[in-house]
Amino acid sequence: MKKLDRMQHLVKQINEYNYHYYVLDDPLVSDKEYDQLYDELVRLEEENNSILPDSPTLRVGGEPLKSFTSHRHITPLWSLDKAKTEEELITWDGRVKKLLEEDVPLEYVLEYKFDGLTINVTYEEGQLIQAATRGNGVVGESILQQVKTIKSIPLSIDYLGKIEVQGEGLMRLSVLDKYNETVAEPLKNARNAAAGALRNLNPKTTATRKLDAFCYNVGYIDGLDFTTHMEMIDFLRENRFPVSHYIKLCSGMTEVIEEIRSLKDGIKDLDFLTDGLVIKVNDLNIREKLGYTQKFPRWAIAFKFEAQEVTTGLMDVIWQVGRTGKLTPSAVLEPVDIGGVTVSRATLNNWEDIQRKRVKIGCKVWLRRSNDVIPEIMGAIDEACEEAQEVEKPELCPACGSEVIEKGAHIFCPNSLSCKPQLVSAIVHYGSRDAMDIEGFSEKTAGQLYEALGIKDIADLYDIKYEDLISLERFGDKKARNLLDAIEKSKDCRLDAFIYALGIPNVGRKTATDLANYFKSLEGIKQASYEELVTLSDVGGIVASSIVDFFHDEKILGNIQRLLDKGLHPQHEGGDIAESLFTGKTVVVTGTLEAYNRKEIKELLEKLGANVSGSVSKKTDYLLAGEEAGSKLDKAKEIMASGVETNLTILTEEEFRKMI
Ligand SMILES: NC(=O)c1ccc[n+]([C@@H]2O[C@H](COP(=O)([O-])OP(=O)(O)OC[C@H]3O[C@@H](n4cnc5c(N)ncnc54)[C@H](O)[C@@H]3O)[C@@H](O)[C@H]2O)c1
Ligand SMILES: [Zn+2]
Repeated sequence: MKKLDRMQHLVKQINEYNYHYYVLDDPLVSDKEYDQLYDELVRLEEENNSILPDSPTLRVGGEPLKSFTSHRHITPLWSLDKAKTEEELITWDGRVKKLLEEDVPLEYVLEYKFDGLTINVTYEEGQLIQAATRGNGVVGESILQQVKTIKSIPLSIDYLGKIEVQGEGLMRLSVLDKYNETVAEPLKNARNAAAGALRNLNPKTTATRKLDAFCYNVGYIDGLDFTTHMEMIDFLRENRFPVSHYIKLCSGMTEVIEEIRSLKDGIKDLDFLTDGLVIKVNDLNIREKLGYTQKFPRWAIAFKFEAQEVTTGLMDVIWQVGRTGKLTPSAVLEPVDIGGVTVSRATLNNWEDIQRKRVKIGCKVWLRRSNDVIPEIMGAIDEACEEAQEVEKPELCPACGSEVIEKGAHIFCPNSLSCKPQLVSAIVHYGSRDAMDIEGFSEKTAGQLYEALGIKDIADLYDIKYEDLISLERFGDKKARNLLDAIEKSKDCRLDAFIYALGIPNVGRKTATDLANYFKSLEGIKQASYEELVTLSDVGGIVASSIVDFFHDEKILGNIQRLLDKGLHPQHEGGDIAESLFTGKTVVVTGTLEAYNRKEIKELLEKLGANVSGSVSKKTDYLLAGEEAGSKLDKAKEIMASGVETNLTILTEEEFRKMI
């Protein structure tokens, strides 16, 4: 009886979640939490050998909204069975073979499982005449005008017979980020952003979301028979449907599993949301033999990856002071597992961000982890929450107690003279590798110098004596001498490194180099006018203003003068960088080149204005591959085949020489 109670409870709860997810496009829980409850229900139904009549396990999706015209699909649309482990896949493969009464390896295709909204598009005589949501699988909502805003969906095709094609409408993550930067209320997740846009009664609203789509199935076709899935995909390509670059044909489950292993890491670099992969039997005759359950095809299964999006409780918000005095809010979270990592901190960009996302202490928030950056809070869950406590806007600096000031969306501590975290991070930045490269300059050491030696200003570094250092904890003779040597050595520095080391707001390493190359002397940069600065290719208005303001601050000018008086001698290193095809590009070199050794090619590329990097990613522009190129070349090919947005191009040495 207890089990039945639990089943009833789960059915009610999951149906409620389904309503919020499928009908309102505004889920109350993350997929991870949802899946846990759903799996529990499936287990109880199996154990009890009974299914309640309104169980969500009997149904595909949600009921269509009455406000849309309905569309009856020519052939029904389905949900997908799912596996989370390799063992579950092997069991599934066994089940399929058993059903077929055959024990030969089956051919499977592997595709991404796009996480957006299913769309079903109908063409007749080559024209797009209908588009619908999946709805309950049999009847969906007609969203033709909305789908027409998706530029990648063809309005007409070459094939003239009646045809229904299924795909997923989605919002690219880069598009979502850009969209969220500008709107009053940011969207919490790309899946619901796409679903909400497509099921919006006003197609103009849909258009603002700049959706995209991937098609993966022909549900119905008049006058043509495909024998395999791959053939069907080729047909979709020929008719210019948007099809993912990535699709892999595997022979047998062992190969599928190997492929899954090799894909796992790359999936979070994709520019669209995926919640796993879909594995499908390639042979369409075999599919027919296998058929369907109430809810899904027996010939396909989704392999779900660990969620990159979860919900968790926000316990507190603390404010941290950075080098420029900016106060950044950091969220203290109830520890939660996300993509295999336990997370207890996340960024909230600034005060305005907290307001826009409407997060409150004591309530639940959506958390997303993309790439390997610190997880970001996407928004609050729209659910009444009793312990809700507004995040308070700081009035005093949490580090030094000064009254804070507001500049735009940000809050600053103006006490740049004695606010410890500001000074410590300024010193750490000054000594960092890309700046003055003073070895042995950790945050801890900088803190020690501040606390024990009263170093309040970068110029004070050059007054440190051996006796001072040796008296500090963890400082022996060698460490003290090394640090002093490194400080002394830094007096003879490159102009670009020095400019970067000064920590001008909004001036990163690249801009510092551009400034040094253009003005060639510290004096030149100091005198630069706004008008002249904005003529530099990567310098916009904000950066130019930051530079001008910085060099008009009396206190800063005084500090720079003090540094020069201590014997600092920033020099521009001759050799103008030529404008070339490689200027500003990120280049990776691999394998053996005929005409250059490693050092020579690096120098040449830098002279051509390239940033030379050691590892290949989607951000790489060129991979220069010599003889016997190994894993980096493989990685590059993988990235190019994966469908991520990238400019990556592979060059042979000969091609490279032609380009320079
Ligand atoms: N958070 C919530 O409250 C909540 C509520 C309901 C459902 N969900 C999530 O949705 C899942 C079940 O939803 P479902 O039945 O809509 O979808 P599903 O996970 O069963 O997958 C079926 C869908 O996958 C899509 N798909 C993407 N790429 C595909 C490809 N290459 N080939 C075939 N299909 C592809 C299709 O649109 C298809 O309709 C749950 O496991 C859960 O994670 C969450
Ligand atoms: Zn302060």
